[in-house]
Amino acid sequence: MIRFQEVGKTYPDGTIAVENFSYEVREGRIVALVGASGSGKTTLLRMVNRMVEPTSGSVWVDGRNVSDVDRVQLRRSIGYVLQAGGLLPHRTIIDNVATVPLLNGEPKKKARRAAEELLERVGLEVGMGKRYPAQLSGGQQQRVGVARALAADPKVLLMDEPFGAVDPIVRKELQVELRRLQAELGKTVILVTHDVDEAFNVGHDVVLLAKGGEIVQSGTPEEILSSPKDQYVRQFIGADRAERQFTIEEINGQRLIFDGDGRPAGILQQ
Ligand SMILES: Nc1ncnc2c1ncn2[C@@H]1O[C@H](COP(=O)(O)OP(=O)(O)OP(=O)(O)O)[C@@H](O)[C@H]1O
Repeated sequence: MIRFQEVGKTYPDGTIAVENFSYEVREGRIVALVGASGSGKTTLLRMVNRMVEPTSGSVWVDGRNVSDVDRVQLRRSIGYVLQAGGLLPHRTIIDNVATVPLLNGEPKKKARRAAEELLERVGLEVGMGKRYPAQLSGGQQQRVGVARALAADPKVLLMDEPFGAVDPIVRKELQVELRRLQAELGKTVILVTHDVDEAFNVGHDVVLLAKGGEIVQSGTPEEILSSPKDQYVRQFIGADRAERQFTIEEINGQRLIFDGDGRPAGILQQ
């Protein structure tokens, strides 16, 4: 449903951010792009909604080359979640969530009612809608960011380090909630992260990138964890650390991860 076809991006100053990247994101999946800083993750993500134009190749969403779609229309039809929520500070939470539907011409009352429902969906109380972003915790702001991205009911959600600014416990909670929400709503999600644990926790598929957007390995978390392709991947995913010598077993219909000492280390969500 989202297809990167031999895309490349060389920025005007000559920096080659992405050289020749091809990948297909299947509908209704969460794909995590993970890699070191500067490997081209954000550049790739932004090519989907034309915040970055490729200098070679093409990106296709639902069978349409995005370069043929009006930029404003495209951006409003694709949800985008940024680190720290990217909320408008002088607007209330409810108005932040309702921004795109209002821009799309929805009547104010209807847009606000839909925004309230979305707040509940992402686990916030409706009463919070009256507050301003600065009156919310980092984790709450992130939830609002997700609600806002969902407001126009997009089929595709792009998330750039969405949980980068929150503490590890809240981060874990938000990761679990994202999986729940995605299962409920069936969106196709591309998530950019430099945190390999996050990629494995959240992604149905994981794409491990090196400089220039080179795909080092891609596959399900199980595939990568159980057979890292080479020493680089082993190092990147920490497979040499005892706690990362994972095995995966299915117990009572759930896939559990066990670490090198045989302790359960987590659950892979369906
Ligand atoms: N507007 C720009 N002009 C010039 N070079 C850029 C621009 N944006 C990004 N780059 C360069 O392109 C390369 C890839 O950047 P990108 O932001 O896509 O990587 P990333 O993997 O998302 O990195 P990070 O994890 O640090 O956000 C980097 O070397 C970066 O410095």
